[in-house]
This record gives sequence, structure tokens and C-alpha cells, in this order.
Amino acid sequence: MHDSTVKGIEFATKSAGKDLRILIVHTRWNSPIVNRLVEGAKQTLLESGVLAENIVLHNVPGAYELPFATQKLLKASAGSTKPFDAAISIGVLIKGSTMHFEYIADATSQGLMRVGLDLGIPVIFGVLTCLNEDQAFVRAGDSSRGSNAHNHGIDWAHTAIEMATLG
Ligand SMILES: Nc1c(NC[C@H](O)[C@H](O)[C@H](O)CO)[nH]c(=O)[nH]c1=O
Ligand SMILES: CC(=O)[C@@H](O)COP(=O)(O)O
Repeated sequence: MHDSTVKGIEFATKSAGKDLRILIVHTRWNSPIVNRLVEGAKQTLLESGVLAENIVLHNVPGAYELPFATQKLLKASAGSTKPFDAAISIGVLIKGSTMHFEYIADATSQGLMRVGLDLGIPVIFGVLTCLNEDQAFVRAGDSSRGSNAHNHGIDWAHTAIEMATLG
């Protein structure tokens, strides 16, 4: 049973998250954009029934640090009385004038995938890989920077809940 859809993707019901504990790891790089994405994810988690005390935030310098931090924090909680059911790793990569963008994007995406598979805990890829700032702001829901603005943090939150309750 799903009560909302975005672009044809069906999302969780309003109480699906009530028993979940979600980790959000986000970067300080490009913080004006990242903070919008984090807020979109947080509000969506709350609207889906996740308790405020069960949404835990940590920040790291940049996207390249997301896999290590996500793995460390998920592993640390695995043996605790309150393990995380999923993680959303959020960052924004904006292409510069060198190949640095490509290397970080590839390493971060591969790294986050590996963390999720190795630990058996859903890790949602919340990294925007954009060619310019306007693209990033639009995907963080800022309609002043372009049309069809939509905050992807919303989608990542729904995905985290669905994957955490899979099966
Ligand atoms: N250019 C961007 C970076 N670069 C920094 C790296 O992510 C990393 O922190 C550094 O290489 C040290 O390991 N990070 C972003 O998140 N976004 C960028 O656009
Ligand atoms: C994603 C990046 O690392 C990029 O913003 C760095 O810019 P540059 O390629 O001009 O060094």
C-alpha cells in the first residue's frame, strides 16, 4: 500500500517509518545545497513516521569521505541496542575544470555501494553529480535556479524507508 507517488515511483505509507532508525551522513562541501537536501530528507522521514530521535546526522568534509564515515557509523551501531536500519549519504559534486570530479564521483558511488552490500544495511546514494550550481540547486528543490525543481532528498528518504523494510 502506497499513498504517494513521484514520477511514477510509489512511496511508503505515512507510518512505514515508525520503528526505524535512520543515519544521515552529509558533507560540508557545497553546504547551501546539501543543507536543502538534508532538510528535505529529514522532513520526509518525519512525515513517514520516523521519530525525531531516530534520525541521526553526522557531517564530513566532502563526498570522498562519505563511504568511510557511513561504514564506520553503521558498524558502530550494529552492536548497539539502537542499530541503524538504513543510511542516507548526502553530498553534492559540481564539475570543475579538471578530472577530479570524475574520480570522486566514481570512488564515492562505488564505495557507498560496497558499504551497503558488505554490511547488509541499505545505503542510499544521495550524491548529486552536477555540471554546474544551477543543476544542483534545482535538484535540491530551488525553483529560483530553474524549472522542474524537485528536492531529491525527499526521494532518498522514501527509498531508505522502503529498503529498510524490504522483505
Ligand atoms: N570538489 C568537491 C569535493 N572535493 C573534496 C573531496 O570530496 C574530498 O573531501 C577531498 O578530496 C579530500 O579527501 N567534495 C564535494 O563533496 N563536492 C565537490 O564539488
Ligand atoms: C568535484 C571537484 O573536485 C571539483 O569541484 C574540483 O574543481 P577542479 O576540477 O577545477 O579542481
